Amino acid sequence: MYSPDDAQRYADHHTTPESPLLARLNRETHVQLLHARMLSGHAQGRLLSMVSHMIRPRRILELGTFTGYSALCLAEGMTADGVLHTVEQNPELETRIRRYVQEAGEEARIQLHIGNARDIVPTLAETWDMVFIDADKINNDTYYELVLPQVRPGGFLLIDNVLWGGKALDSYPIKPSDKDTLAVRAFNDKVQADKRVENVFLPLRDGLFLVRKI
Ligand SMILES: C[S@@+](CC[C@H](N)C(=O)[O-])C[C@H]1O[C@@H](n2cnc3c(N)ncnc32)[C@H](O)[C@@H]1O
Repeated sequence: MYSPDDAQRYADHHTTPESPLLARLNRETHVQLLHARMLSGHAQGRLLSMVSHMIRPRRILELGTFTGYSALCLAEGMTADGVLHTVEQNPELETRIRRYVQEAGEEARIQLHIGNARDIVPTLAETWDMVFIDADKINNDTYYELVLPQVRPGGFLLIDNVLWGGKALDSYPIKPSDKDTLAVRAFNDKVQADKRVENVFLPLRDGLFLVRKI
């Protein structure tokens, strides 16, 4: 009997494999870190790379670097003179991120900022072609409103984990105290009603919002 898991496995087997470097970072993250499933992983990583190749951005902003996997994927599609700014609040991740960015030969094009996205973003005087929001989900709306004015008309935002393990669906029973899920639901509904953007909700992995600023 056909199942969504079978479909995902089939899709993975028909998606270009990760580079050896990304495969090593993926493995190392899973072996050495807690919450390794936060890492985008093979299929989503290839999608981020593919979308970036389609857009050919010169300026990318990422909120939530973790071990740097998605930053390396997004950087693949940037123009040669492109720069990706990525913000991570956990200083314990810095050494590993910088090591992999260096191994990828991307030190000149990937700029890591250690700190809270809310503090860092206003200091970056850039116009973004592409933004990947993948930090603390309860603050999706804060980051969205913070960055949207800095996104060029026709630019793109991608927001991760918008299915939130299925809890985003109104039919999923949650506790009234589950503030994260309530925030994810409210944010998703807001984007759907937002006349400033067009959006497509992809049920890939944990859900990925593709948003284009009009
Ligand atoms: C889901 S993980 C990011 C995964 C990564 N983008 C990837 O796909 O491999 C979320 C990361 O956001 C970081 N984070 C959470 N709140 C943050 C904030 N306010 N500012 C910056 N980073 C934050 C966390 O420390 C964590 O490393």
